[in-house]
Amino acid sequence: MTGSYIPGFGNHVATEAVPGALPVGRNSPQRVPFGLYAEQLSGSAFTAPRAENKRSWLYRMRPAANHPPFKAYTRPTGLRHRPFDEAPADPNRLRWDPLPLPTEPTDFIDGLVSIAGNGGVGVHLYAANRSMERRVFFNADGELLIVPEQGGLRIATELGLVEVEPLHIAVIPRGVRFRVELTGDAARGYVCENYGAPFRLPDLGPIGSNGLANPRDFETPGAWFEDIDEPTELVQKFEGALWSTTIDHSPLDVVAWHGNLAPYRYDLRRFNTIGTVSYDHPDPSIFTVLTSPSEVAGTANCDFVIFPPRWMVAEDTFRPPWFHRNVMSEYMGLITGAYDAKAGGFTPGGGSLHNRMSGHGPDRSSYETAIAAELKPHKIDATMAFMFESRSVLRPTRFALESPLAQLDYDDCWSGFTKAKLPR
Ligand SMILES: O=C(O)Cc1cc(O)ccc1O
Ligand SMILES: [Fe+2]
Repeated sequence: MTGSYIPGFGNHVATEAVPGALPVGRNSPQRVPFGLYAEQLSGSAFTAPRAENKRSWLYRMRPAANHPPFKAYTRPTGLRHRPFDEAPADPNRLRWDPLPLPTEPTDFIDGLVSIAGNGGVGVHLYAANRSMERRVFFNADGELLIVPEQGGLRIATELGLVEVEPLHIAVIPRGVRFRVELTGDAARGYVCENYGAPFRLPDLGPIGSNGLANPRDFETPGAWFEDIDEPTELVQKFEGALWSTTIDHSPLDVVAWHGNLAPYRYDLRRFNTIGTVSYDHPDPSIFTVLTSPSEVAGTANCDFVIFPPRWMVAEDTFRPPWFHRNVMSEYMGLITGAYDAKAGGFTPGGGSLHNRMSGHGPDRSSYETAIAAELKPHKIDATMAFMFESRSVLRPTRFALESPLAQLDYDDCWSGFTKAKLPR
């Protein structure tokens, strides 16, 4: 079965999978239609300002409260949690090869491994070759931004079906229960776990009222449910640890809901990419899809930024990303194609980390190609890189530092530059 979707970002929606299931005119009537149970899911404090307030009312076949105690999850996990202090914060530029696909049966939960993080975000990878079977997950610690790189996912959530392929993203709010099914043999990708303010669209300033990721292109699922009376494992991530319990039914039994707290998906190919039509290369903030603001204006807990196909037309300009050092810390991944600052070594499924104030930019061969290029209009095509950019240092996990995926020779890509020659 495929899902139905409601267009628009962050809207208040009302949706029912069975006609008449959604109470009319009140949230909590004395008796809910069909004997459903009303439950409020709060994603913000009750008293958060209206513009920040997020909650949905769910009408379900059994209360979510109906479960035995959670016990510590016994399978090994590669997931780590803030403050990500198992290894020293590393000031080095780091880069990794893609995670290999698993050879043992591995689902989305067991296929997660953490790369880096700070107090505001966790950066994880997943590689799976199985759908989650008779188990459902939720994350009490943060919102999940899922960036598939390989393989489609059918994410069955309490609020509806979210289907994504590479070049889509999915966002699952904190606490929402979901099961990740693979639509092919294997799936791999990236996850940004956001402990901070929920992702929202960035302000557009002088760009005006249209552009970048347009609100209408975000899609929220319509109500969908399953009526399955079979034992189902419910796994949660809570303050960094996984916990598990078993209930006698599928918790994906929400028949109707209304509100503005819901998962959503977005096709990155819909991004309205804006860049220079004269000279110089704008700051990459021009490519921001979603932002999780901090309490400091313009200084994000996390920006999700993409580098989509685009025309390069700048005159008398070094067109690839320039050399720079940044107070913000940058984790980059590649969904498809090649990245214009890195001719080699950065492959789809791989990643790089350029932490606070570390010098980085084009590798030597990309630099030399760019200064020699004839500056005619050029289309950067068939590519999609992305960045999770955070105001706090992203501390690599021990796995990130010690895994054979780490490219120990990464610094070499910036060696051997010819020294500038000053006039005598
Ligand atoms: O490659 C990077 O590091 C990301 C990046 C891209 C860009 O176009 C300008 C600056 C920047 O940090
Ligand atoms: Fe950068």
